[in-house]
Amino acid sequence: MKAVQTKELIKKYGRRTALNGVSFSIEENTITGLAGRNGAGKTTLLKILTGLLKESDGKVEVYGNRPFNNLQVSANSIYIDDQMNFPTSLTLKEILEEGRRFYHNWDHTLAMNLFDYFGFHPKGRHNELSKGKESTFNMIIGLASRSALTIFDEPTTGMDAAVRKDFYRALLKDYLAYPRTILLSTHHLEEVEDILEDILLMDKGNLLMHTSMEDMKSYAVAVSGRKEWMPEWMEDKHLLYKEESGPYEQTVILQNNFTSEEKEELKRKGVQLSPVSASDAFVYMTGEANGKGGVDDVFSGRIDSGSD
Ligand SMILES: Nc1ncnc2c1ncn2[C@@H]1O[C@H](COP(=O)(O)OP(=O)(O)OP(=O)(O)O)[C@@H](O)[C@H]1O
Repeated sequence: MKAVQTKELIKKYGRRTALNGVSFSIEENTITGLAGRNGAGKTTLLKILTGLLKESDGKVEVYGNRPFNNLQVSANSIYIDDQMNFPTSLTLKEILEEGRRFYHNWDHTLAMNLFDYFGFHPKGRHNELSKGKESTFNMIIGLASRSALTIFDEPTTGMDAAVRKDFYRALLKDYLAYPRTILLSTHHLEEVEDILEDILLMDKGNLLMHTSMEDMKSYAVAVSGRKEWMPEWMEDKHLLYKEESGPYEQTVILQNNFTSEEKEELKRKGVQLSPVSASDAFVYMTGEANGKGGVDDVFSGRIDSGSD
């Protein structure tokens, strides 16, 4: 069964288009990452899926229901981000008690064990937690709720490296023991690539790619060598990024769809092919779309600031 299905999904904020006709579907009981640069539309998409925002146009369904204002969807989904607010009158322990009352799959033993492990004080208050501790507490709610659709929007904001590692490990362990549909947005693909099954890549309101993490890991290849060694047919390959390293040498990042004959020819000519990690491929894929080079351009005066 499809847990999530969207077709030509559009969201506009006034005249600004945040989602520009996004279509995809997610199978039930999978763990999917959502990556994209700042402003790509990730939060907008995730909030629409949990019914917190209303779509402007197109179709969106969560377990066959339109999420907006839908009690069925809100009872079976949870959205965790770093803006969560809880009544200041409640202690942390009382907030977890409330979670137990609201979420029908809630695992209170898991919640309390994680609460103790991460060293929370039962009488602590949410508004008094540090940024990283707040994210850790929110993550406990997200895991313990065991919601059929569990959404984490940049869940590790402020967490230190050790806590992030613990979180991903806890997420994977609990997901394997209690499969559910998990969507996780992140800017740190390198940290989560080993726990994700699939990945959605967004750029400027568009879905660039929806693929398995395995395919993403081999999606791109770096081709380096002297310019005159590069065969003409390489111009027909999908270029993701190009870097001149001096007057004679260059490295190009291309989509990795070379035939074995093509690879042989490159090897014969002395051209080097090297793997590109999933997170680097993502940076290359979304970087060029800016129409600018890297930040180096700022320092070499190549970006026109518009202020003469
Ligand atoms: N409430 C709002 N009113 C107007 N524009 C908004 C609003 N929320 C988001 N936007 C715009 O919609 C676009 C997508 O924003 P969104 O927050 O969904 O991106 P994001 O991928 O989650 O970004 P980030 O990684 O920075 O959190 C951006 O251009 C943003 O400025």
